[in-house]
Amino acid sequence: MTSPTRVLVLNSGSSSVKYQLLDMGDGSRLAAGLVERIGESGSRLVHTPLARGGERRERTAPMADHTAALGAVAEELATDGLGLDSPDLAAVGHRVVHGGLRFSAPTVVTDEVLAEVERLVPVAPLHNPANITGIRTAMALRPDLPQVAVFDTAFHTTMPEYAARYAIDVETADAHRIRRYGFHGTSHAYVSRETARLLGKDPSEVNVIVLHLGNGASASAVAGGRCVDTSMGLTPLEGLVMGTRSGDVDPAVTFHLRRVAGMSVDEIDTLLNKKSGLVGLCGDNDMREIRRRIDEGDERARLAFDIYVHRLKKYIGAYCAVLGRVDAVAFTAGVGENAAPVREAAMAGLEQLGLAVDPELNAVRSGEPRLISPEGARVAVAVVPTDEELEIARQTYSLVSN
Ligand SMILES: Nc1ncnc2c1ncn2[C@@H]1O[C@H](COP(=O)(O)OP(=O)(O)O)[C@@H](O)[C@H]1O
Ligand SMILES: CC(=O)OP(=O)(O)O
Ligand SMILES: [Mg+2]
Repeated sequence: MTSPTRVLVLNSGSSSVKYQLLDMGDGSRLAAGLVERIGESGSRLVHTPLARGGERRERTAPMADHTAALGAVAEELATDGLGLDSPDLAAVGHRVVHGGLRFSAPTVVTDEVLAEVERLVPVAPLHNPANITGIRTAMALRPDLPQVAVFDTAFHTTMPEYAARYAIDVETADAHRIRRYGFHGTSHAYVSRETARLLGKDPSEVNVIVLHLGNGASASAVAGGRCVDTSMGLTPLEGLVMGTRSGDVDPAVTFHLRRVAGMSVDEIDTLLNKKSGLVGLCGDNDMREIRRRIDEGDERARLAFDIYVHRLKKYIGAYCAVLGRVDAVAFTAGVGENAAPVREAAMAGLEQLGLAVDPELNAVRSGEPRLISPEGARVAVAVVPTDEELEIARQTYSLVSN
């Protein structure tokens, strides 16, 4: 009998689940889908069977939690004869956002691993609980199958101590494991490698700044394939301006909100994580909507955009300094891949750093990795679509097939 080669990947977010079924034997994608607005009114599942040219299917039944959503995903897969009971499945790969210091590589989930992921819930409250539900649901359906955790933090464990430590009292920091962990690592790893490939180079030869701009957003400095700095910290709140998160603020803002504005710690947490960023600045977190409003002359949308881009520029400048020599800047994720005006504005005025975009190349819409810098530019500027699911499947399969 040949060994099973299929991997189901679950990428559970705070209110969504993205999933893909891949065959690592022949590299084919058999199914892909997304459940959105879990726990809100109007939950929606979109399922696309890719193997036999099947039709895209949609469900709009309410899904109260991740358990309900994953049940619906399992049903859709079963409808195509691709259910979790299939003997062709080699493993389920799970995105786990926070792995703390302990996990620097993909790991087969045991009770003990789950307990550690659970312990880290306070530092990834929007993400780790959803990841745990995904793992438990898949385990209940297929207790015999390896469940593999692929951690967002893993790629960043190579950061030097001087980039990972906050300048706070060492004993206090160590007692509470307070340090910069970084997130979106699976994407930063994949995109930095794909960028090297686009340049026709080995990852060990190039220094890349990766800008992962999705709903959550982070930047990283990758030197010769290793992460040397990243913008997220103890939690995914630090760094860039995001859809609903503030990114960097003076920590004293929180004391002020507590002491002077009389807010509770939970209220401040919600404010900074869910009511800030683009949504807090202008009421919208979708870059498409913000661009539409700007085109209509909306001043609040314009200011939100300018704040977003200003922060992005500061990190680009900082990582040019951190890396010394930069070979490429790569834009990725929903905003990075699709929003040409963000790319243009982020690169504007950075000619001294060797950075520029060619307006015609920047306007091209494509799902392929591509250069957008002018011909002969000193630094390549690229759009490199991320594929966290493929990267999770690769890491999962390489662990269980060895
Ligand atoms: N065509 C587009 N133009 C501009 N922005 C877009 C476009 N498509 C998606 N986006 C942005 O991408 C975001 C989602 O990015 P994504 O990487 O899917 O995020 P996440 O994985 O965090 O849910 C949306 O909120 C929106 O701001
Ligand atoms: C870690 C993180 O911010 O993830 P996401 O962008 O999926 O919210
Ligand atoms: Mg994402």
